[in-house]
Amino acid sequence: MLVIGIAGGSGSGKTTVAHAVVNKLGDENVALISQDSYYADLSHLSPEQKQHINYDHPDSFDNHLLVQHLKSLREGQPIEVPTYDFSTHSRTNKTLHVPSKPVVVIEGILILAAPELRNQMDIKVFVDTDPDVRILRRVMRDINERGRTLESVHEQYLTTVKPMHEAFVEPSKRYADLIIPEGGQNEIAIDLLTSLIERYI
Ligand SMILES: Nc1ncnc2c1ncn2[C@@H]1O[C@H](COP(=O)(O)OP(=O)(O)O)[C@@H](O)[C@H]1O
Ligand SMILES: Nc1ccn([C@@H]2O[C@H](COP(=O)(O)O)[C@@H](O)[C@H]2O)c(=O)n1
Repeated sequence: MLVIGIAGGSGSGKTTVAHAVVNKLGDENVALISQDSYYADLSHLSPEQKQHINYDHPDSFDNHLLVQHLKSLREGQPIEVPTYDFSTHSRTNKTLHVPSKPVVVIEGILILAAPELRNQMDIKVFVDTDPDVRILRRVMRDINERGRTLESVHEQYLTTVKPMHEAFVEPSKRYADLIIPEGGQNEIAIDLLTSLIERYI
């Protein structure tokens, strides 16, 4: 099994690149896992408390479960991926059944910041997009898809997203084998990445 990690700041285009890879290689060959699905379960907290959590710190994720899941996939076992609801900041009671496939793509803001995850990866990618473009995309997406207000996106960006990006996400770029500028529209980089993966499958 080949494991590809796709990291990058929020709104950089990681998910778009990951979907482009799956589309080119076929979903019979590639399992796609988002680190967002492994946000720690905070159902014991009140809605008010959940709004003020730092979701951009490495400790916000249950990486232990993600590593266990990668090991299961490597052994040919299917996994049950948690599903996460951004509008309530909670895990739902549903899971997604993911069978083992020849290639696994994991995408997430902090997957290269965690050594236990990096050690599982064969190819490490960082999607590098300017902060102004990322925040504009995030504003649109968080309001349209994640149940947020402009004020909440503004406050969260300045209090946690930006400082954590600078402290943890950006420095993790040094671990990347491949840096993709501008993400999802970079056809040449996506073709190069898929050709590289095809050599292994
Ligand atoms: N190259 C692009 N041009 C315009 N919009 C884009 C581009 N890449 C991604 N987007 C949009 O920006 C938002 C964030 O992209 P996404 O791939 O989900 O980023 P990430 O997973 O890094 O947060 C989405 O709404 C997506 O449709
Ligand atoms: N309850 C939550 C959990 C996470 N976030 C934000 O999601 C961002 C990561 O997702 P991307 O798809 O943008 O990579 C991260 O920056 C968290 O701030 C949230 O807002 N609420």
